[in-house]
Amino acid sequence: MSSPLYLAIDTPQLDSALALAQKVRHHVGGLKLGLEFFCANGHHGVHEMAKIGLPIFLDLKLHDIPNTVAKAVQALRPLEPAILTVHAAGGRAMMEEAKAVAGLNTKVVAVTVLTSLDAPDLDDIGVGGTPHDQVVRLAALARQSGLDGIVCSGQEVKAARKVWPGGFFVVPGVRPADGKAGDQKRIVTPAQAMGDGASILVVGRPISQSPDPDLAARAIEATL
Ligand SMILES: O=c1ccn([C@@H]2O[C@H](COP(=O)(O)O)[C@@H](O)[C@H]2O)c(=O)[nH]1
Repeated sequence: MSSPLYLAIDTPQLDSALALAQKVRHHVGGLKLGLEFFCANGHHGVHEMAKIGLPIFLDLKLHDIPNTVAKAVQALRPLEPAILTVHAAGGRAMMEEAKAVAGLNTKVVAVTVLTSLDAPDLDDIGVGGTPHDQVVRLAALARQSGLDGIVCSGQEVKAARKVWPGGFFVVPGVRPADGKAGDQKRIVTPAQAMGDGASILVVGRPISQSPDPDLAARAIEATL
């Protein structure tokens, strides 16, 4: 069975991204490419990373009017990503249209509440209630919109899985027990996230900034 651990590759440099992926490829289940990588390297960069032979997760967090997002998803179709993200806050029609035009082998998942936000941050942007309540609300909306799953923190994944038992749950904001949170505010350990129902874990800096990324990936895997 493939590892649930996906490595977040957050660099605009293709050569560094390839070198990092080569180091850890035997101990991760997939590669997550974000906006920074995609803006710098586009389709060519994704093709190069795909040559490593691991599933590609395109984390572009699309969020716009339905027509614009649908056209963007169509433009990404030739890349055949295993997973693609949109923002649940884009609403039902946007999510429905994104799913309708995505390739059959692409899971479209909705970002609910970024793991870098806490309750006061939600209050600042006019969202009342807790991250937990907002995640559960948006999980239900993503499900009704026909998506495959959501992105949420490990602090909410148990509750989200309860309302969507068959959903695909992507959990970033994961830190080993002694890991630095950095800009992440809702963190849990890899073992807790998996125990509470995550389908896959997204880990970036605890691996990419380690002096030995492969060792760091293996150490995380060993805790699962
Ligand atoms: O809510 C979210 C959604 C996406 N991310 C992405 O995951 C990684 C996490 O990187 P770390 O270095 O392990 O913090 C990063 O690419 C984010 O864009 C997230 O953190 N939270």
